[in-house]
Amino acid sequence: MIIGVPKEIKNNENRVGATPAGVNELVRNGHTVYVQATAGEGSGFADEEYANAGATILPTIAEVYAIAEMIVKVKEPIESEYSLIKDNQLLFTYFHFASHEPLTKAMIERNAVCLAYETVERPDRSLPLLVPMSEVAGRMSIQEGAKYLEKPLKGRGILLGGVPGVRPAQVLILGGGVVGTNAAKMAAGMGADVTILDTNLARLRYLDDVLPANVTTQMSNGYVIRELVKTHDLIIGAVLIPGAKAPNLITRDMLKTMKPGTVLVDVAVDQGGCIETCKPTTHENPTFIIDDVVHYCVANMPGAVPFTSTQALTNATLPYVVQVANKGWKEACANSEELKKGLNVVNGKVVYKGVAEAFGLEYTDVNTVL
Ligand SMILES: NC(=O)C1=CN([C@@H]2O[C@H](COP(=O)(O)OP(=O)(O)OC[C@H]3O[C@@H](n4cnc5c(N)ncnc54)[C@H](O)[C@@H]3O)[C@@H](O)[C@H]2O)C=CC1
Ligand SMILES: CC(=O)C(=O)O
Ligand SMILES: [Mg+2]
Repeated sequence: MIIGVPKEIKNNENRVGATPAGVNELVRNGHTVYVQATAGEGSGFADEEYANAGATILPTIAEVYAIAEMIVKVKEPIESEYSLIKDNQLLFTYFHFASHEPLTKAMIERNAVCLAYETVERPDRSLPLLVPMSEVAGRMSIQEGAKYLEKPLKGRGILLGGVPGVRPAQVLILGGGVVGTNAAKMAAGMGADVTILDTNLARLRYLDDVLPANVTTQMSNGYVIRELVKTHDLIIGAVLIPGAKAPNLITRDMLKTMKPGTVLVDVAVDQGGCIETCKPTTHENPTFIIDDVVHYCVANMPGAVPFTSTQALTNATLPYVVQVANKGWKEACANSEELKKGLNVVNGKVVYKGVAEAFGLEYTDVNTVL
């Protein structure tokens, strides 16, 4: 198969869809790989390393899209890329369709085949291609939250871990999945007083077993959230309903009940966010303030730590990319329930229920396109 790796063009997105090691693995499987010049620069990989691994370097993004049967990247295509997508071209990347109607419509119109990292799903319901970036974003959410709690950045001016004689900050985490657990570990390690909520009691039991004593677990419901937001300094949004728009757990009216300088980090913003007032922001301009509450809603958090994220991402994606390249998307998806769940939009049809429901579009059973 002919595979193309373009340079990411989303704001401050420094990751890249494949490392030189990943390219080499594809080449050793008999595939041809084209990498856009400087695509790996932000992640610490020079063009020369890709060339030594067996890739051909192309100067422009248009040339990469024009030649490739499969595009392997990180983030969803942005508007300037839409017209580069060819009829029937396979795109393997994060899409987060349910939060982005124009993207969904554009991919339908381009007749693309969209295999979404975030909905590839194992039989145990885990999301193997989301996990590594959720680990990064979960850990980062506390680093960013601690920073924006500083007074010059409009936060409350509270130190996460406190000091002897002064109480630490209170951290509230909505959702105890991968993002939430990694956030809890970091916040607890820094000495904060942490509360983590989930609707899954079995998950809360597990978290209670593995997390340290400065983390309290609590069942998630509207009543509890409304009370807890009044006292917590840093609130992390980390819920997920796979493939669907995130539920609004913190509503606009609750902001007035929070302490001035409270920081909200809505990691779930890529699925539409779980805080009503959250709108996607960029690394260039990551925060905005409503009712004295700082909102951090960067939709590609791991893009800021590309040395870590690119390697973590391709550690997880490469085996799937190789499968798809070796068999072609139809056979690979027909033979793998995991990969089949990754199909969202195929040749003009929406084949993922959560996406069709989000926009009232017609849903087509994925098996009919295989
Ligand atoms: N902004 C960014 O850069 C990034 C965003 N993400 C996003 O973070 C979100 C979370 O991802 P993961 O932790 O991997 O998902 P996950 O599936 O591991 O965890 C989600 C958790 O939310 C819980 N949940 C669902 N409804 C809830 C409710 N009403 N109250 C409390 N908990 C509830 C679930 O039971 C589950 O434990 C996703 O939207 C993901 O796309 C992930 C990586 C980077
Ligand atoms: C998961 C995701 O959206 C990201 O890593 O950017
Ligand atoms: Mg607490």
